[in-house]
Amino acid sequence: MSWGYKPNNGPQKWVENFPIADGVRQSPIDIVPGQASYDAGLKPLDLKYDPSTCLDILNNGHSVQVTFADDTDSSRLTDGPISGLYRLKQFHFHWGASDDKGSEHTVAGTKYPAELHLVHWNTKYASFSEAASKPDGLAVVGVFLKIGGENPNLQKLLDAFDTIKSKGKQTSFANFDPSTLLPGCLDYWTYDGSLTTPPLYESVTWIVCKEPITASSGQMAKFRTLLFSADGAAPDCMKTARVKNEDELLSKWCSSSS
Ligand SMILES: Cc1cc(C)[n+](CCc2c[nH]cn2)c(C)c1
Ligand SMILES: [Zn+2]
Repeated sequence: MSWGYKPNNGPQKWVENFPIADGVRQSPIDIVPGQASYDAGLKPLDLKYDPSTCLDILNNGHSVQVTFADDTDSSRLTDGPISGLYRLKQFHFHWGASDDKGSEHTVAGTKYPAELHLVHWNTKYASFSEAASKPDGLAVVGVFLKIGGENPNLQKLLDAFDTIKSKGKQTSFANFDPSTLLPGCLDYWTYDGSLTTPPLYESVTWIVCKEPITASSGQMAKFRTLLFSADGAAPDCMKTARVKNEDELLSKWCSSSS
């Protein structure tokens, strides 16, 4: 049984195969703005993306992911809290079964309907896979999605979903500029954390934008047409929202058994 988001293979169970789940810098976290300290040494983010590095869009069974050519420095992140240059490898999303939840990080307990992750790797290492397990290996820019007006840039992605509905499907996806998914203001919170899915490596400098971007409720519904399951298997609607603690689980149990 591989990891997933159900009671029998979800976040509460990952520690059985990935003991780092009980590690010292595990993500996601609840970001409490009032408790965040201001660091005058931090620089503004410098993100430069080249749409010609965009390769394809994939349903990997856990999320929808857009992958980039990372053999040159043309799509990269510098400055912000990091030193050196990190290349964009992929971006993907996390979302929930309804508009009231879905983000991985929360802000003073507030859940957003979805969260975009732009995954970059440190070019001091030879490749993404080598960097992925190093303490300074990855820098992930997180952007919250909130319900609002239709997002025309997001729509370009959603229009490709019908061809990658089930697990393992991928299709070419060219000339997409990820900077069109960034908020106007790039103020951010930052902390040292981890991948939020197995293998849960403690290798991520998290950079979470304070300003969300918008998606309409209909656009969020489109994410939920994606399937965890492969072609031919019983359709299993993809929702990657986490039930992060026992009492949430308990409340789910109580409500379903009342
Ligand atoms: C080697 C590796 C494996 C995985 C599932 N991921 C994605 C994990 C993830 C998704 N969102 C936050 N972390 C990364 C970035 C690297
Ligand atoms: Zn992610």
